[in-house]
Amino acid sequence: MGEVDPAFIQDPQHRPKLNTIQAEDIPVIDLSPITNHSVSDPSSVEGLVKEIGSACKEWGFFQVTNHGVPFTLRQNIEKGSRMFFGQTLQEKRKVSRSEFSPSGYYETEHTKNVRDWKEVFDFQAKDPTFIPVTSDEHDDRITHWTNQSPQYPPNFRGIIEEYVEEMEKLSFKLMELIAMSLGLDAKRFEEFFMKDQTSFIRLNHYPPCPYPHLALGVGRHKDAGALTVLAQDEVGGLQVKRKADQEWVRVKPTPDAYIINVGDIIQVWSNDLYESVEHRVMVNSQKERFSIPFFFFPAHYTQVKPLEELTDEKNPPKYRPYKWGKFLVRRKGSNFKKQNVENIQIYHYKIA
Ligand SMILES: O=C(O)CCC(=O)C(=O)O
Ligand SMILES: [Fe+2]
Repeated sequence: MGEVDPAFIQDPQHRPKLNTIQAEDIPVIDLSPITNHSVSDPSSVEGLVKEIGSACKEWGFFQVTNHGVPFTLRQNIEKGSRMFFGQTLQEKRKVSRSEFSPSGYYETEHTKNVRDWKEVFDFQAKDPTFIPVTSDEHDDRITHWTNQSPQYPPNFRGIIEEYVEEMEKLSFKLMELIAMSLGLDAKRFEEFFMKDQTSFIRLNHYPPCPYPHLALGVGRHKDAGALTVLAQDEVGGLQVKRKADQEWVRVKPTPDAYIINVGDIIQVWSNDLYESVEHRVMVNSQKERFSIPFFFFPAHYTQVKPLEELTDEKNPPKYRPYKWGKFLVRRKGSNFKKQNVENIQIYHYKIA
C-alpha cells in the first residue's frame, strides 16, 4: 500500500470516529398529504407543515418518503452513475470540468482546503445557466455555463435531465411547505427559482479508502444554496452535526427516501429561525459509495436577505444582503484549488 497523500489528511479535531452513533431519530416525513391526491385534506397538510417546521428548526435535516419521484428514474440515474464512474480516468477526463466551465467530471475537489476522497460529475439543471463572470461586485458582465454530455453510458444526458426535472418539482413542493411552516404564503419563494435558477445535480462516487480514520469523502461543510435533496445508497456514511448536542451522528440509509437539508439561503431568509447544519461524509475501507445531491439554487441576481415578514424592530435582520451569483462564483473558484484562506461563508454577512 502506498504512502498516505497528505492532501487528504484532516486535522486531528476533524477526523471521523469510526464508531459514531447511528441517528435513528432524524425525522422521516411522509409527503403523501401533498403527493397522493386521494388522501389530501386540509388537516393532513396542516400536520405535514408542522412536521416540516419542527424538523427544520430542530435538525435542519430530515428524510422524506412518498415524495412522488418515480423509483425507476432514480434507478436509471444510479445505474448510469455506476457505469460512468466505472470507466478509465482517461475516458472520464474527456468531460472534465474547468474553472471557467464548472460542469462535468472532477476528482480533486477540496473542502476547507483539504482534498475530498471522491470523484464527481456535475450537471446544471438549466442549460445554459446564467451567471456573473466574476465575483467582483462592480463587474456586471454575465456569462453562461453549459453541460457536458458523456459518451457513455448511452443517453446518460437524457437520463440525468429526466431525473433533474423530478428534483425540481420536489424542491418546489418542499419550498412551499417550508414557506407555510414560516407562516408565509405557499408561493413566497417561487419567484426566486422560476426563471434562471442556478441549481445543479452532482453525481458522487466515493471509492474505498485505505485510511477512513484520516480522510473524509467530503469534509465538514454547510450547503450554500436554499435546499439540498440527496439520494444516498445503502452503504451509508453521511454524518450530521446534531443541533441538540453538537455530536456527529450517522444518517441511516432508507431505501427510496430522500434526505433534505436546509441550506444557508434559507437560514438567511428565515433570519436564523432555520439553520443550515454542518455535515460530512465518511469513507469506507471496503465499500465504494454513490450519492446524488441536487442543490436547489435561485437565480444569480437574487439578493439574499432576511425576509421583511420575518423581521421587525424587535427582531432586526441578522444579515446584510448579498448577491447569490457573486457568492456562488466565489465559492466555485475556491473549490478548485487549495487556498490559504477560508472560502466565502454567510457569516461574513452577519450583522454583529
Ligand atoms: O454524499 C453525501 O451523502 C453528501 C454529499 C454532500 O454533502 C455534498 O456534496 O454537499
Ligand atoms: Fe453537503
